[in-house]
Amino acid sequence: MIFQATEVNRAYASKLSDTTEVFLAASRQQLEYTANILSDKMADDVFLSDEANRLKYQTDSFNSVVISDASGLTQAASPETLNLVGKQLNSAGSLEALEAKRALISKPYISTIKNLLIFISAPIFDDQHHYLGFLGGSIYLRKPNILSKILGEHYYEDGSYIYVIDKYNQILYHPQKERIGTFVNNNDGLDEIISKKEGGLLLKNGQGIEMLAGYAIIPSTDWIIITQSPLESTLLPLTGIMEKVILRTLPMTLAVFLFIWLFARAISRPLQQLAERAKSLDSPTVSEDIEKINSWYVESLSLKRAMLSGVKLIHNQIGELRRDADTDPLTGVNNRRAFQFKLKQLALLETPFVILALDIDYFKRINDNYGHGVGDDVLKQHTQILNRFSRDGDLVARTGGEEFVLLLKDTSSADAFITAERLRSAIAEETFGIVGHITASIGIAAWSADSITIEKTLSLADQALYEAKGQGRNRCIIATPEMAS
Ligand SMILES: Nc1nc2c(ncn2[C@@H]2O[C@H](COP(=O)(O)OP(=O)(O)OP(=O)(O)O)[C@@H](O)[C@H]2O)c(=O)[nH]1
Repeated sequence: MIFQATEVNRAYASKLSDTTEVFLAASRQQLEYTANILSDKMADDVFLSDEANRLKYQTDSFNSVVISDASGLTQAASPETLNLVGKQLNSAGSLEALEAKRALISKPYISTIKNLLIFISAPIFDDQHHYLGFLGGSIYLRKPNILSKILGEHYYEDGSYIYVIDKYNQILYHPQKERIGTFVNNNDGLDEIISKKEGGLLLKNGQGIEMLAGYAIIPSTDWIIITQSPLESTLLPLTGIMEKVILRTLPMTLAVFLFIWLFARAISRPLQQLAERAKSLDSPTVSEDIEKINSWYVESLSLKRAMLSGVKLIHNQIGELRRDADTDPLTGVNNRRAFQFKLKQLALLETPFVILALDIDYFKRINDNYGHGVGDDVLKQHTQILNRFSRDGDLVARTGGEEFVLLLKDTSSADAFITAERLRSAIAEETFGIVGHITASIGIAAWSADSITIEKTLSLADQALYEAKGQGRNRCIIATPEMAS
């Protein structure tokens, strides 16, 4: 738009320059033609007066016309109201014409009768080329004149205007009449305008308003015609266009944003849910929770699958670690840790139980006599017997080297004693390879919610076992209250 407006102004300035040039050329021709006619009529006052009037009124080119003799004495003038006939002309234009004796267009100057004008003149010569005087037409710059007719009848509503300066920056035409005759200053584009013959540019005028200016020189006078329009008014339609564009595209823009937002949410949703689940990978339900997530696009599906297999791996490893942590590696039964955990569980549930604390008699001798490997085999075989005596809910544990525990749930001390005796007999009857027969001693202690603490029960079972050892081994002893003390 800026380029276009500047270009329009340039083309318009160029057109006006051509028009003004044509006018000036026509005016000069008119004057020169009449000056020729006057060469043998300088003594005919009536003829001179008629010619002055004809020039003044026939074409409207000049505000006034004068005919002077070679000494500067006015021979005829139009309009006659000027009262110049017979008077000596001493204005700048007249003196210049008298001195130059050739066709001239003067600089603007203030005339004898206080008009700011330019003076266009043609010399009058006789047949022998003797200088007889001049014929001149004035254009009153501050009054309605031919220039204002050519340049002035244009639109100014949007702040656009045209002005004309001469090569000395003096204003010859301006829509504000008071500025005619003054000099242009504070105009940052003027240097460029003066240095080129035609063009367009963005400049700040004297009031600091940004203007898009086009300019063109009038070759015969070096006057410059400048047409300019405010940048703001040029861009005003753009604001309207932008508003329309924004208003028209707003619903679409909003719809697009809404779609992007919903789409982004739909994309991020499964990722967020997966991230949330990743925080609780140890949860027993994590696999089912991950399965439920709607991974609707391929990348999130891959992520979901990767997480599921990761969770499976972790859970398997956790299970294995748990089993390892709770199991005695030699015999495969529970270790002391698992045994104690079971005790706590039963206590929490207030489930009564009986502990059979069992210790193989003289086990050291087996190791000593047959070696450690045989001792291990005995331990394993012995464990199998214990397992046979363990019902659902009961627990077999290896609590030390050759020490074991059989925990009997919901059992009375009497029943537990019977079981212990049968167990002891089973061990005694079993043949343990090259070792042959072995025996074991068993201490028995019962726990119920309303009785002693678990620690005390364990201690009593140990006491009873100690007692069984003390009484000669290969026997079962039920703990008595006295043992507690
Ligand atoms: N082979 C084998 N021996 C073990 C293991 N753990 C402990 N022992 C042995 O078991 C023996 C236990 O000996 P003691 O505590 O003196 O008991 P004991 O010889 O059975 O005598 P009493 O219990 O008094 O009848 C020690 O020699 C330990 O080295 C094991 O895992 N394998």
